[in-house]
Amino acid sequence: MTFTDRTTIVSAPGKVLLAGGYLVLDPAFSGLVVATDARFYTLIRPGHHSTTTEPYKVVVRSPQFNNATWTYWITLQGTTMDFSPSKEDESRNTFVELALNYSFAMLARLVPAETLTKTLESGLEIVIAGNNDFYSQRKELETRGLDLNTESLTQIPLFASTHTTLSKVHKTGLGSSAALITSLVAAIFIHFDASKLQQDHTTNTQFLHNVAQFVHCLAQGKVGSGFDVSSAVWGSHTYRRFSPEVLQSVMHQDAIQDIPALLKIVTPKETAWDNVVVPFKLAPRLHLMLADIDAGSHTPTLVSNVLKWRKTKPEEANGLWSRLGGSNDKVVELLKELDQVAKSNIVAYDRSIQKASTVAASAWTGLVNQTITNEDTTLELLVKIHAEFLTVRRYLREMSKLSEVPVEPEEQTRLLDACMTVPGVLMAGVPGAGGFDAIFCIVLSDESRKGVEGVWSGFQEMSVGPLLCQESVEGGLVVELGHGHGDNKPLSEYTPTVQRLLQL
Ligand SMILES: Nc1ncnc2c1ncn2[C@@H]1O[C@H](COP(=O)(O)OP(=O)(O)OP(=O)(O)O)[C@@H](O)[C@H]1O
Ligand SMILES: C[C@@](O)(CCOP(=O)(O)O)CC(=O)O
Repeated sequence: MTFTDRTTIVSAPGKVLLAGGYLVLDPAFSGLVVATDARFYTLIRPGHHSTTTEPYKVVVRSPQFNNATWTYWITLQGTTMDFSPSKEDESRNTFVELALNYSFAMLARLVPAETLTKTLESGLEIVIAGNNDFYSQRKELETRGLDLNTESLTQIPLFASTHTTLSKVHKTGLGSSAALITSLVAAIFIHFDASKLQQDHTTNTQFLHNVAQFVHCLAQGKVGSGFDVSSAVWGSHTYRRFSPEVLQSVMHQDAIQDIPALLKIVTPKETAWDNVVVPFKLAPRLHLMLADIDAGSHTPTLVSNVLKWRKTKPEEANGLWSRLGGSNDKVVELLKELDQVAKSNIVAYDRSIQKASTVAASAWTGLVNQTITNEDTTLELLVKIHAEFLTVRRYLREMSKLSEVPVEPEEQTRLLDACMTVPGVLMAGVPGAGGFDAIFCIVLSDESRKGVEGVWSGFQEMSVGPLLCQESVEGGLVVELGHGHGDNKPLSEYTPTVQRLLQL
């Protein structure tokens, strides 16, 4: 057996909700979610358990958290499966536990018993690791005596220790739990050859999405909008949520008692899910930058307060919802138009982007007027996108004021405005639920990127921690290893990330 025989590695991206926070909870509105090239990885391989008799041992490890380990025991009983966490574990991991329990219970109904026993016979080892960007690296930088900047971050090795526990870690808002659950569920189904049981590729992917969405909702104890799991599966897109009623009947711990009923709900040809996913791609030369602010807001509190206000002042809120929804849609439409313009004449497009990247967005109108023919579509679109996104921000500040919830707090406004003075910054905003958690910028050149980094490192009011990731090029779920994906190659032929994962 070679090093990679019977090893599966699946990854799923992190996310940034650029537009549509709060609104996306309502199926009448949609949100723009961009997947990041920071990814979460699940590796599954045979364990070292010598006994081939039941119960089978499944060990899950998280090397970034002092090698936190959770052990589970599995016994097969016909089409059912008994699953129990080890009593000796210091702590439980609800997200991981629910993903395993439900995935294995479904597998017991979906795949032949021989496949299950053969795959489980020496137990399983599961390794979970997220790109460094998912967790604040402040402690690691401090340990190395490095300043908080991009240059220092590039010196940290892959999957660095967080120097803390899962319950205390400072997360950066990229959606670690959604990317984790999605990669874990998909890796299990792929490892047991059960990821192709639906009619075709599209329904297989929708099935994995439905299972991940269910597990994530159950672990979070509520049915959220689900855009994070959706982008972990499909990458960047405009997202319209599924009706929460689809999952209502299984949102309790007893759902494990009736797996056939659950399978009916997650199987696309039995239950029609009404989520709408329209793929999205940033136009060429537009790049996403992210920073985590070390002042953290508690997202569930922000959400519950905004929704409380919407309930008490429906007229006020609904008016704002439709104006903001309209503006969000307009931003998406204009960004798509820009991508089309790039496709139709990339040379002219590149020239205009180059021009725009040397001045601040507020001066772009002047550039349009200077063009000889007055018909530079790229510049005109940049001007419109910039203006429309400022409108989005104005509505978010109106929401903050009316609901008394700091969606775009004044400190963030000052930081975003400072970013917007840098030449070649198309937009700067608070992602998702907003608050003090994070900011994003869309920039047109490396020079603009450096300018923004300068603003961040010099900002005195708050500690702004740059992330290294940008928009994803790979999209959603990726099978990095396993089932015909380059098995048996020498270790040196794998990507550095896969090599590192195999050694964790
Ligand atoms: N590396 C990991 N190993 C094991 N479990 C993890 C890991 N990272 C995250 N988790 C699981 O995800 C949970 C965190 O989920 P939670 O919903 O609180 O965060 P989140 O909203 O996804 O955070 P963020 O968007 O900031 O990344 C942890 O309690 C743990 O169960
Ligand atoms: C406020 C909300 O719309 C977005 C929250 O996004 P984030 O976790 O802040 O990226 C909630 C949701 O969509 O589930």
